[in-house]
Amino acid sequence: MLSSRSLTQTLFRTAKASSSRNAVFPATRAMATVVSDLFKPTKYGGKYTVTLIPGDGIGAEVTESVKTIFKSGNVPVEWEQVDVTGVVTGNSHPEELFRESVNSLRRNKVGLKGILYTPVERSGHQSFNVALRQELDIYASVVLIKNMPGYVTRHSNVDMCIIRENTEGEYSGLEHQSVPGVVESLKIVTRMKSERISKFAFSFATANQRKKVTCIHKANIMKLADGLFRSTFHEVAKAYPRLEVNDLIVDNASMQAVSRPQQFDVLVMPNLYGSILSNIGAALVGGPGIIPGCNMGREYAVFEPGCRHVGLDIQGRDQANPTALILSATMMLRHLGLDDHATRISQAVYDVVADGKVRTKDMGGNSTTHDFTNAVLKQMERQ
Ligand SMILES: NC(=O)C1=CN([C@@H]2O[C@H](COP(=O)(O)OP(=O)(O)OC[C@H]3O[C@@H](n4cnc5c(N)ncnc54)[C@H](O)[C@@H]3O)[C@@H](O)[C@H]2O)C=CC1
Ligand SMILES: O=C(O)CCC(=O)C(=O)O
Repeated sequence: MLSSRSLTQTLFRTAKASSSRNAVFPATRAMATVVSDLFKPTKYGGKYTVTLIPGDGIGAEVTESVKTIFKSGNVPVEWEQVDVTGVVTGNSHPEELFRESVNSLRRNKVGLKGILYTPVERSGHQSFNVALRQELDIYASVVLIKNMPGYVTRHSNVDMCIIRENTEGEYSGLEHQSVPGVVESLKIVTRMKSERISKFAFSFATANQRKKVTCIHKANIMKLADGLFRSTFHEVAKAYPRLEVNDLIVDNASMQAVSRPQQFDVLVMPNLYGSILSNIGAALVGGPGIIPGCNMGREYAVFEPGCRHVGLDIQGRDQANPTALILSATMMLRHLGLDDHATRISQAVYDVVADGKVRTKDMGGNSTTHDFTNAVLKQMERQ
């Protein structure tokens, strides 16, 4: 099960420990069930207030699924919903709602998010997804790639965790046209951010009893940028002698991922490689509809589907697979210390998938988003 090994309640402590200089995470598994001092989510009247950003495309439908499940399971979470969108029409001013969503997250410290559309054609339109991660410095993206019991795909025994630097690299957004026909696009790699994401990966591996951490890079070509990422990784690795360590060039890693994914455990990498390998990983175990993820920083945590797909093509058709968002939401519950609720919901999702009678189109079935949600609710009642 996704929840059995990579427990997200350890993630915050990992983020905190990894950020502080010289922090070495304890060798034993750390089970911080409730986050501590610096990171206090708001709890009023016994409920947590969580910022909810449904996002574009299939966001509204999969969010409705999570809301229904939480309500029926009496989960003590109050949503503060902000309908920010990246779809710009006429005179709309999406920046105002974007600011509202950032302010809400600053207040509540925890969020659940769908994906915001970023038009490829519109120049000057900043990605709200990226801006949010940069503004809140939620620097570590964690994506869990694991087979779901009972759902047979090309590969079995896949269990890897992709840890991706979320705030710099190829996503710096620094591009300009020097002269017509010549564009420079800057990839930023800093020692500080390479060090903290490496520490996060090692801390995460230690806390979750993983065995190996692999650094993914392209240091044969980007000798300075990826060279710095790679050498910093190996420097940090010295503090974790119990873990096996190696590094791989991203092209080779992509090939290895599709031919022999079982060799991977925890992988750490710059931003763009993380996006590509998360998508490859998703395809290995069942697609973007089932992969959960989160973005962690020292102060904030935002949970969102690991592959970050908008799904505009199936918007409004009741076709989307809500599993990725539901499982991201259960990661959030663990982060809040609500483990019983998390286990009840995630177990119901696994049971429905394993049973195989109710599956959405992406998983080879013809059930709707509503059918799947109802099946999860029924399964929760049976437990
Ligand atoms: N286009 C955009 O605005 C954004 C793109 N991205 C990045 O670009 C990559 C590609 O994005 P797009 O081309 O927009 O992909 P997309 O949103 O078109 O998704 C690709 C395919 O997967 C299907 N799919 C995704 N989630 C699903 C679900 N839950 N249930 C059933 N089917 C599902 C979609 O219907 C679509 O056919 C993403 O992996 C992401 O990393 C990230 C954020 C925004
Ligand atoms: O296109 C975007 O808005 C952001 C892209 C993103 O989140 C990703 O590629 O992982």
